[in-house]
Formats: sequence, C-alpha cells, structure tokens
Amino acid sequence: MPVHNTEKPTDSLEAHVRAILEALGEDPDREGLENTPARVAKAWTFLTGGYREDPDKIINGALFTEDYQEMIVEKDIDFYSLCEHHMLPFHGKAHVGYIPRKKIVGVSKLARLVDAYARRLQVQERLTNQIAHTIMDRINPLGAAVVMEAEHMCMRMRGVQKQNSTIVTSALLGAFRTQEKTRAEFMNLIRGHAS
Ligand SMILES: Nc1nc2c(ncn2[C@@H]2O[C@H](COP(=O)(O)OP(=O)(O)OP(=O)(O)O)[C@@H](O)[C@H]2O)c(=O)[nH]1
Ligand SMILES: [Zn+2]
Repeated sequence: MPVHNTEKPTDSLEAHVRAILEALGEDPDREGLENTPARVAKAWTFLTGGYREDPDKIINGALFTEDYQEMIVEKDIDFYSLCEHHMLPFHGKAHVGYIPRKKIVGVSKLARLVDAYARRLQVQERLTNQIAHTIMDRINPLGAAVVMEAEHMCMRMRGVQKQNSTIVTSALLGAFRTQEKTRAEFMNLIRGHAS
C-alpha cells in the first residue's frame, strides 16, 4: 500500500511560526507574510512527515519470495533531511544495497524507506544506520549496505561556510562487513562501474 503523508499542519505550529516572525522583528500581518505561518507549517509538516510513517510497514507490504541471491543496488536516491542541530537542510544521494536470502523487496520501497527516515530531524550517521538496520531486520538478507553523500546547509550558509565539502557516511552490515569482495563490488556499483 502506498504511504502518503496526509497529515494536516497543526494550529500550534502556525502560531509558533508567527511568534518566530515577530521575534525576528517582522510584521506577520504585512501582506507578504500574511499567509506565511500557514505555508511554513504546511512545509514543515511535509518535511517531518517521516515521524508519521512506520518504516517497518513500508517494507512488510512488498516482500516477495524469490530465488535470487545476487546483490541488488538502488543508487542515487535523492533525499532531503534536516540537521537536528540547526534545523537546516542537508541533502544528497543515498545508495542502498542488499543481498537477499529468500526475500526481495519492491524497489520503490527502498526509496520510500530513505524518505521515511530522512523526513525527520536527523544526523547523517543515524539516518544511514537506521536505513541499513531496517533492511537487515525486515528483509533478513545476507547483508545490507547504505552509503550517503550529502551537503549540509549549516556548513555552507552559516558557521564554517565551506561550500564544497561533502559528508559521506556508510553502514555496512552482514556480508558487506565481513567480506571485502562484497564490499568492493558494492562500492564499484555505486560509482558506476559494472565490475
Ligand atoms: N556528525 C554530524 N554533525 C552534524 C550533522 N549536522 C550538523 N552537524 C554538526 O553539529 C555540530 C554542532 O556543533 P556546535 O558547536 O554545538 O554548534 P555550532 O556552534 O552551531 O557549530 P558550527 O556549525 O561549527 O558553527 C556542528 O559541528 C555541525 O557541523 C550531522 O549530520 N552529523
Ligand atoms: Zn546543522
């Protein structure tokens, strides 16, 4: 079953955004800002929609028995998240792989899983681990691997102001951790090499 975020923004969120505008010295009643609290509340509700999704259910709904034991990799999954320290975006690409034991999962569900964890207040390391561990727990594969590459706006727009640094995190579980060849195959595949 598709997972949609149908949650409506709360009135309290809207009221808080209005208070933030006032604290910034703005006039929340001026024409351009009149609907801003409602818009921001709606945007933030979407951007944190992961809190209202159950990652286990995303996977469980589309597990199929299949006699396929090679590596499956879904690479370049765009994601947008919010760093929990500054509540500023970090975004980039996730590469997800697993080696099935008996079950494969519908490919769209890996991307949905990334979104379900990304649309929360996060640190990139935890986000990476949560995706990998959910795949291990729900699909019970021989191994799971997640690599995430992201730009953090809190490092670009403010703070240290480094415009070109990318943060790379990885979680390698099961066969990806214990077998160097498996890990190398995954890394080659996500870099666009076939072998
Ligand atoms: N490990 C990790 N750190 C993050 C992530 N997102 C933001 N941070 C960092 O969280 C840290 C918070 O450090 P503080 O010194 O408390 O905050 P700050 O004074 O705003 O730090 P600066 O960003 O250096 O100005 C900063 O170093 C951020 O770069 C993340 O996903 N993972
Ligand atoms: Zn930050």
